Amino acid sequence: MTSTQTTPLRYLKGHGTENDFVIVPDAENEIDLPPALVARLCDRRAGLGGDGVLHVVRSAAHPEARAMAGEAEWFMDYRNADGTVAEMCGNGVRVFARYLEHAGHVAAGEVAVATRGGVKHVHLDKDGSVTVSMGRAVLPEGSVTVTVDGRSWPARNVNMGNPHAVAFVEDLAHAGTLYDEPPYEPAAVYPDGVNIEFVADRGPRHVAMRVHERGAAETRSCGTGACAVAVATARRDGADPAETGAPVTYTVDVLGGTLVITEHPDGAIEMTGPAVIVAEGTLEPSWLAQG
Ligand SMILES: N[C@H](CCC[C@H](N)C(=O)O)C(=O)O
Repeated sequence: MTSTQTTPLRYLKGHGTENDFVIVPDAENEIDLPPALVARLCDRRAGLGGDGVLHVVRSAAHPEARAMAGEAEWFMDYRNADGTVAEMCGNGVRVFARYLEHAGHVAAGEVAVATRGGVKHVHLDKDGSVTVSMGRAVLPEGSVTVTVDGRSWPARNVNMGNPHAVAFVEDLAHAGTLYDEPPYEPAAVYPDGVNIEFVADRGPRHVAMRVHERGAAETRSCGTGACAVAVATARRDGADPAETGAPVTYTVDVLGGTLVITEHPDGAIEMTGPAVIVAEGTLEPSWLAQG
């Protein structure tokens, strides 16, 4: 969206467990989305409000997705609320698939979505839930410590295409306000920043989490974060599917709802949760021109 844009531009709003997004349809990749404009779009007072932007582009029209065009027609060009680019967004890819269905681009309940974290296969179920094949977690060696209000916890380093640090706490209130990013050591472990999750037990194979998201601050939910939490918890519980030979499923309560994560013995991870299109509209040229 260039500041010289003269015609109103279409957008939609959607959310997945209240992780909310501004959706910008742009099949031919003609809309310029500089970080400052993304931040304005995500501003909850002066803009539309959102934890991020889902830029909807045909894979063949985007240099970062062209190689995936044969497998996935559409590319989720994900941007965080601060305008930074992220490799993957789990709640976002469910909402992205829901948008493709809403726009009539998806015939059956299955769709492949190209992302910077690779192609993700998505199933839109008739019951309204959406299941994403999230790929496999990578668990780099080395420990990380996160600190809040003078208390520190060891955190598990889990990569879901994007980086996560997962800390187990007695009570989610111990994560404090999460207004600011909790300090972590050694900082060098995450040269491009990190999403930090705090996890408390709720019962057998049932946890609750809060998250400070890279590029967004505390959000009501983080899909890749919930996967990182399920993977870290399975290792804590001695339920690593690669060792037990059996898939393991965790229910992960987030502030905005519940996600269900299953990890299989081959490492494949599936996430199931809701995805809602809330509204659609047009951006006023005068708002865009404010720059
Ligand atoms: N803030 C994340 C991207 C969004 C992840 C989250 N919204 C999700 O649902 O996975 C990052 O910079 O890696």
